[in-house]
Amino acid sequence: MKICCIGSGYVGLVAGTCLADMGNDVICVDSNKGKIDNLKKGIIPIYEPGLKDMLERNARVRRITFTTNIKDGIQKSDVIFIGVGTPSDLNNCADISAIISVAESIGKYMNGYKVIVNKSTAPVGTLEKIGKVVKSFQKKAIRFDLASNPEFMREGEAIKDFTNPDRIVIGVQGEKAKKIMESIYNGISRTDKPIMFTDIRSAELIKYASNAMLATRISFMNELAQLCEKVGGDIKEIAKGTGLDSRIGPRFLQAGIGYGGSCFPKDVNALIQIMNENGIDAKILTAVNEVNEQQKRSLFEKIQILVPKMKNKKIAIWGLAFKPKTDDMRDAPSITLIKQLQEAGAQINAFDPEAMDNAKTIFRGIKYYDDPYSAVKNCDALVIVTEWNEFRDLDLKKVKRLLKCPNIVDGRNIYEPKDMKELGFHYLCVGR
Ligand SMILES: NC(=O)C1=CN([C@@H]2O[C@H](COP(=O)(O)OP(=O)(O)OC[C@H]3O[C@@H](n4cnc5c(N)ncnc54)[C@H](O)[C@@H]3O)[C@@H](O)[C@H]2O)C=CC1
Ligand SMILES: O=C(O)[C@H]1O[C@H](OP(=O)(O)OP(=O)(O)OC[C@H]2O[C@@H](n3ccc(=O)[nH]c3=O)[C@H](O)[C@@H]2O)[C@H](O)[C@@H](O)[C@@H]1O
Repeated sequence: MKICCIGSGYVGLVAGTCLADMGNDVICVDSNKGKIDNLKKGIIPIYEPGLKDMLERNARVRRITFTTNIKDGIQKSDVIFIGVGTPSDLNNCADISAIISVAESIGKYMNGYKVIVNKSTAPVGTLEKIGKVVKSFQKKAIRFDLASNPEFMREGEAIKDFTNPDRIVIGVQGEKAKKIMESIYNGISRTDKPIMFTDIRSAELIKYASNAMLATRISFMNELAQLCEKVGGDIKEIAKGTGLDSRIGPRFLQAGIGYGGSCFPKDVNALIQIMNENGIDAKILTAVNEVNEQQKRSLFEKIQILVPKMKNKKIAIWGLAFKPKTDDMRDAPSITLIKQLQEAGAQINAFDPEAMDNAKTIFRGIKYYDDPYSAVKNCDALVIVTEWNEFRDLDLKKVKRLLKCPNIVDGRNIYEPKDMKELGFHYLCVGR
């Protein structure tokens, strides 16, 4: 199949690379010339495990190519995937202007039947808008079909999630487009996990429902963690004990410093706005949001317990990315925390295995270190913000020797409070 992926960010690039690996001819289009120039040279703009190898393998045989020329991408393809960004606008609604601009180009340049597939997360009704825009920009009437194919990949696990998904959801009308979509995903849909074909509006809503449900679980556990801190009980045991109920399941029950990233915060907000626009008071999701904001700020309050006068104190931060195995800093809880610490006059020493280059474009006045030990030297406290695996097995005796004061605030519950006490740390974590 000849496929064009418009938008070569996390979703477009990973999807395009996997689709090429599955044997399709893929053209990745992006309006960012620097990104495309780099991709042509094999320089990948994001850190995503496994992506570089897979991309190189397919680029070598030209099963995947890169261009800024959207006309060329559209005209040479039978199926067009849209994977451009849909960031929050000033009212916290999803800004779909990039999708609309792509739809205009598709209408202008299409030269034969195409299936136009939206993969970007966008409000219910967006696919219909895409259809109208495409039609209105066509010079002569050319048939096309539309599909909504929301993406559920997680950063850090994106290749695995794309090639071995829990489900593939496709909202589509018409047998021809359905067959084409089926043939694209044939290689990865399995009898136990078939493609779920549904109506277009349901597909659009399944995406928001999924992210909002996961965010709700996290906020619920974070609120329970606050209760544990008042009345006792260990939130990790509570997550385990409730997660053992097969109706609940164990995943996405980890209390911490609040969810971040480019999607949960924006998608929860967008769904609240969609509900409001339709006269529904989004009580649950408004609370999910509020608990998350509170949780992001709570780490600073814990640091203050151990370091009451913050001015000119040195605080080490391990982990800046919004979660491990990514260099993505979008809406990372570290941003809220570092802002609070800097406002209180603290100096920050930071280490993250992958996100420091991106962090440098966000923060001012931070010192970055090449390894976790150098970052803690002479610091008044160490704060764990992202649970990179390498932080779990470090020499904590060495960490204690290097710190000026043996204070650790663990926002991700990676250590056992009992062990930390035995090692002589003043250790605060979340809900334990
Ligand atoms: N990041 C993730 O893991 C996931 C993201 N999504 C959704 O997928 C969509 C894309 O997200 P990301 O890939 O993270 O965004 P991104 O910001 O990494 O990539 C978007 C790309 O689109 C390009 N672009 C913007 N306007 C364009 C235009 N008119 N023509 C051509 N290229 C254009 C940008 O230059 C950028 O490279 C969003 O709606 C997001 O909510 C869904 C699932 C997972
Ligand atoms: O729409 C999207 O962009 C994607 O959003 C999330 O993926 P992602 O943002 O990459 O990362 P997650 O692993 O879901 O983590 C999101 C945030 O929740 C936090 N989290 C996660 C799990 C948990 O138990 N507790 C918790 O605090 C993480 O630390 C992180 O800040 C979803 O998991 C994907 O299915 C979806 O495709």
